[in-house]
Amino acid sequence: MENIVMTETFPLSTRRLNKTYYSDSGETVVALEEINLNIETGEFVVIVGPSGCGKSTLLNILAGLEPATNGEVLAYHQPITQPNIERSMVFQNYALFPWLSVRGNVEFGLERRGISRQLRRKIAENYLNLVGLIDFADKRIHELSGGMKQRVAIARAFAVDPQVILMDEPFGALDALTRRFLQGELLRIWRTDRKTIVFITHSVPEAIYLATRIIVMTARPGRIKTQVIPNLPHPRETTSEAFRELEHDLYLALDEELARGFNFSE
Ligand SMILES: Nc1ncnc2c1ncn2[C@@H]1O[C@H](COP(=O)(O)OP(=O)(O)OP(=O)(O)O)[C@@H](O)[C@H]1O
Repeated sequence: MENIVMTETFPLSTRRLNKTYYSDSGETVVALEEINLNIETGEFVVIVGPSGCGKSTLLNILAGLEPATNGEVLAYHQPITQPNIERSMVFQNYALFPWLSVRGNVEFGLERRGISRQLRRKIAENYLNLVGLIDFADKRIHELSGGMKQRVAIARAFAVDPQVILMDEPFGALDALTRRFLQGELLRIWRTDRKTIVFITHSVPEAIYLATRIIVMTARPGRIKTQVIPNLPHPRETTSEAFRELEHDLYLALDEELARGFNFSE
């Protein structure tokens, strides 16, 4: 009888990923070192780490927006060499198309997928409903608040039905109330669609509130310091003892890295 070897396929994985920047002035910045990651389908992975530790660099490499210096970066075993519609990005500054309506923004990627006009409209309306913006479908982007713009960006990212959604501090520019509201919205949509999400934040409570796995990075050069799987059911009660304990542990880990980052004698 033949031996059947099952190899797991991950929507995203990296092997010994390193990234070094060489500036024009001859300075070398090692941004990422030995990043080994396997991200499974349906995970909500949140990355936290000190400023400048390489979080955005890692996300950009996973998106195919910039190359790794060494190592492998794979999507379902295939090397990631350029951006792909299967990996939607959501940025802090929304990055919407100002010349298109709200609906036009959400439909944009669907057109690239070759979906008919009628179906595009239906899909866009479904996601605009999900983010509570159906009544704003024909508005222009400049007519929206920051929170509404980010809801359009979320609808646009989910609507194309990508394999993965990469989010770089998507709620970083929003006020605390809007941020809290959108965290809940995002969780609700993620639970419905079960997309694989990789999400960067500076906020420890946000990480605990959202993640199925939290990756803590070291100060530069960014390595994976530790990974935590919050054993708390959604929706997470931010005032619960378990939440507070995890928050405390994560702050300790991050404080250690902040102190290391500021120790220039190292
Ligand atoms: N294009 C570039 N050229 C040279 N150095 C760069 C470039 N992009 C990033 N870096 C450096 O690489 C390191 C990692 O940057 P990155 O933006 O990925 O960090 P980050 O963790 O996302 O930071 P923050 O939390 O402050 O947004 C930083 O030291 C940064 O200065």
